[in-house]
Amino acid sequence: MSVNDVQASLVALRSKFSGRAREEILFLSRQAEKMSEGKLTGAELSEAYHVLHRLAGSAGTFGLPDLGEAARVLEKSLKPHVERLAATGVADDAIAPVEPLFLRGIEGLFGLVTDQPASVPDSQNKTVEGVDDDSHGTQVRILVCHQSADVRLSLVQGLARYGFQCLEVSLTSPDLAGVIAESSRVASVFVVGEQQLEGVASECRSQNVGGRQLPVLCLAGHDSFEKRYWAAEAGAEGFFSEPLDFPRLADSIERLVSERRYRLSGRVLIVEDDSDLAEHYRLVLESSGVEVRLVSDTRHLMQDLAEFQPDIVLMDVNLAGRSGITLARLIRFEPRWLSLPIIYLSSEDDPESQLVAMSEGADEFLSKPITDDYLVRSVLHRCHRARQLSELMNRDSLTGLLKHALVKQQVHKELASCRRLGYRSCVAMVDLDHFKQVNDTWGHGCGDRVIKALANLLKNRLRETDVIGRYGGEEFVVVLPGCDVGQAQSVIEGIGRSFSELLFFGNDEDSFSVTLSAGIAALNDFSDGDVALEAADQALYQRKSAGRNGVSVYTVPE
Ligand SMILES: Nc1nc2c(ncn2[C@@H]2O[C@H](COP(=O)(O)OP(=O)(O)OP(=O)(O)O)[C@@H](O)[C@H]2O)c(=O)[nH]1
Repeated sequence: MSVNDVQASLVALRSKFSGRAREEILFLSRQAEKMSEGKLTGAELSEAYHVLHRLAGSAGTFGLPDLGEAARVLEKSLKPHVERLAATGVADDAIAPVEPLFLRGIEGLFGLVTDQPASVPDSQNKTVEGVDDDSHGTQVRILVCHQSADVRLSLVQGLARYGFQCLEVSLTSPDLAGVIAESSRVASVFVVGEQQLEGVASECRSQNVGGRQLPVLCLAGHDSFEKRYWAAEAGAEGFFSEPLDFPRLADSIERLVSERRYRLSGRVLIVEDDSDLAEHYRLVLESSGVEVRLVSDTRHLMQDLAEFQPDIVLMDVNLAGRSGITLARLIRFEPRWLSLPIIYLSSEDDPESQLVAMSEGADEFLSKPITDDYLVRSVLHRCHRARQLSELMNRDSLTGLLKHALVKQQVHKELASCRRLGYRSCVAMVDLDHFKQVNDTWGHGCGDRVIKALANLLKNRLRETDVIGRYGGEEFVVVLPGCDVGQAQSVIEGIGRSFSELLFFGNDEDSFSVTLSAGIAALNDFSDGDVALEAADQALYQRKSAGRNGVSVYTVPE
């Protein structure tokens, strides 16, 4: 949806809300009249209270904050009576007039439903634009800016081995600002010489919108504390000197890109019975790059959770006929959702009541009405935190790849899916050659850098739909959906070739390279994921015995 379409939809929702608010106030004024005549029943009083509660929570979001405030004051004046009625349980009898000024207050609400402006004001509309960052499968763009043509060439060639797409830019390009603006929409990182650092960093800073500033890595002629301090002060997010350590540079790029991706994206499940309000939240969040699913029927909540796998849930506390608090407790029945952050959306502003509600299974409270800007920022922040935590649990800390148990699960899942749907998929077991020698010769820290380099290469060269996991120390598993063994073999062989061309620095002077071996099995040949993994492992073993540095395919015995 284009920015203009989103804007038009938000304006349409606002004007729809104004119409609805007028109808609701008309309803309230009839109830208030009945009350002053002593004809209002307890059930009707409760209904009026809920209508006021809804108005108080939503009017601000639709650009009518005064209406929201006034409704909140009236809602609070009814609250003790509604609570007393709930305790005594008398719903059908007429109740005594509760507030002499109530009728006048309700009538005052009419004047607060002003005609809606033709566009959403800037302060409401200040959202962060979406970023199509995705380092795994989508190419990461490196903007190379350096005074030396030789260094530029070596950067472009060295980084291309990792699958990074390089674009040479010059500080004097008239379109530098345009390149930066355009690159903010894809996963991009600047690698610049020290002479270009200040100019590029300041241009990136001036174009920073909502935390989208492009990261800049500095490539200096030599290394010293003073030089590093100067680079940090100028705004660099990483420092490298010549001779360039490509594996370390690639690792920094990968880290920066994935951090940015987590910061600027998220998946939110919204449970809100006011469909206009839910639609408003959806439009605002989606236009900021957040994926949203609205739960239209709470009976399907668990199915929605399983299908959508959100980072967080935004849950209205008072839903028609159901309680958000009870739903939060119900979600926690399933152990897999115990750590899922649930955030209540409510017009409840009493901290004591908020605390009571939170003790029932949710993590936080967002008080309605919420401005668009606040909604986007708080949702992105919470999604980022949730992803960080889930990364810690599911991902290997050295490489950021899936841990052993999770990658095994993915093998089982893919096997079931390709057998059911009749397409071909493969699993590959990839292992570094003579890695013990690397550790013994260059030290464990250097060995770790080699492991990370292979992880980064796999992330950049494989498709987004491929699954990559660290299976053991220097052993990786890759699942390649939709690939036959021939295609899988040529992909892994290509990665093996690129990997063998990487130069690692054991110390300042000496460099070395490492090769890899791999075994591939066609998942469709097996009915069990573990057996498929064993077959890939056997093929790997064959490759090791046949001299390493290559890929073998498992052949099913006749
Ligand atoms: N640096 C580092 N080394 C690790 C890590 N995990 C395992 N290793 C080392 O990886 C080495 C694996 O050695 P071996 O299983 O003998 O295999 P290899 O030397 O690669 O020999 P081949 O596989 O037969 O080519 C051992 O020295 C482990 O200590 C890690 O996280 N970091």
